Amino acid sequence: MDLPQAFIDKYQDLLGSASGPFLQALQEPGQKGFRINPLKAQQTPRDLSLTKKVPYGQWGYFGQVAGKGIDHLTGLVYSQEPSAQFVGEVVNAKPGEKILDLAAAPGGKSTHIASQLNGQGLLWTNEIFFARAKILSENIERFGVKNAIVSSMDASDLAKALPAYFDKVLLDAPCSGEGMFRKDHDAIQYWSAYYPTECAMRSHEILESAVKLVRPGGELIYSTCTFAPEEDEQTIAWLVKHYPEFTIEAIDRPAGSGIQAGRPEWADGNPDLARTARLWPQDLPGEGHFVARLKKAELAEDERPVKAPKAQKPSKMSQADVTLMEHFFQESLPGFDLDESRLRTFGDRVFLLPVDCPDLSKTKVLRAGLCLGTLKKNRFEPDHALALAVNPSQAGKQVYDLDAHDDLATYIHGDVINTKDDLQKGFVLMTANGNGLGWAKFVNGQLKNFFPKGLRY
Ligand SMILES: C[S@@+](CC[C@H](N)C(=O)[O-])C[C@H]1O[C@@H](n2cnc3c(N)ncnc32)[C@H](O)[C@@H]1O
Repeated sequence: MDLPQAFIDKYQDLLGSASGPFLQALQEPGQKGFRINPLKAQQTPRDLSLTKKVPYGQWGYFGQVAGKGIDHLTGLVYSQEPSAQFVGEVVNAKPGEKILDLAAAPGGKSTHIASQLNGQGLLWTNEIFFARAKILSENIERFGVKNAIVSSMDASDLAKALPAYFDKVLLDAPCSGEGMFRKDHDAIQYWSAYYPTECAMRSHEILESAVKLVRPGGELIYSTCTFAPEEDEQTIAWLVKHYPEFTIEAIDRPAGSGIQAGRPEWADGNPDLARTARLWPQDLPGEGHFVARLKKAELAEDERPVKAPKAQKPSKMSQADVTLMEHFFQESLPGFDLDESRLRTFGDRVFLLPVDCPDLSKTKVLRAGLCLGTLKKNRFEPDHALALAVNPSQAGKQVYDLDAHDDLATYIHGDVINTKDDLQKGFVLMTANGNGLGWAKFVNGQLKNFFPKGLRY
């Protein structure tokens, strides 16, 4: 790999004798990783081995996920290089918290946060570019997340809609991507000596909104996949100077993980910058990241408490539509707890809103909780998202084990399956490796295929 001379000079200057191993590491192949999804009923992958664990976090392993493999299609794994997995560990979401992932596509950190929340609380995951937000939404769907709102908004609009709303806000900033050089050689083409400064200015702009979104006493987590001090320590130095209500908190760096402290001398010398974390590719098996954790001061007693935002109202659905849905759930998902007070329609699609769903009227949302399905004329058709979010035990007898019947390839291809199984007329949950993969409709000895056309092969 040909690194720009200005890049080499810069890091020789910053790192001195340590620059040799750093520049050498960038020439070596990186290690792939993935995380297991604890939201799934069955958590042993079919094709991936769980022998080599990433040294931090509960769910991370080394190995390469096959994009069309069953572990990926059922949402049992999320491909994420090891150093990126540390960011979620620093977020450390607790079930019940309200978390915002501000720059979230394609969803590596968001799916990690969803694992930590374990269905309780709210994950608001946002991506400014709509095309990328759609990919984020698909990944949230495959992961089987029920309590996420996916939006595509500018950070300043989000700050107007939900001021001081979140317990924790993650900004995994769009950056100069020096930590991507090994994985993505195009990242080198974008790079110039001035590029980190440009990216830092964009980070400052997004942070001006991010600080408003954190509740008093809440946390802001800032991360990049670049080594550039302009975007890392210097940006955090800028932040605490302009927003003194934020203090830099220590990050626990597990012994033996190879994670290093941030470098105060590369910014304004503020010793608290040593509380940030740097992941260097010469010190650990990963591409490289920077992470900082900041706490916003609590409000003083005489300060006015922030007004609680309005809650999202459910939709008033017609009795006929509710009956259609109830019929589907009784027949095909009898074990699913359908809380009718949280149903919200968007056109003909019905969503089960997260328990803590704020008013969505000033937001641009692609997914509001779990998409249950679509109301068609005189019938309810379950959504693919529902198949990925349920535990197969909730489907009672309306389950078809594709492995046991040796029908997996037929189903993924989109073909009809003939069966003599004792199934009731109606929708059947199709499972692979113990987890939901999609729907089929059983009529006259045939399972009609509802696997999404875009996923078939
Ligand atoms: C480092 S990536 C996020 C990766 C993601 N957190 C993950 O783990 O999969 C940064 C994201 O910021 C988005 N972005 C670019 N410009 C932005 C802006 N001005 N405001 C907010 N997000 C922006 C990019 O499109 C990109 O998806």
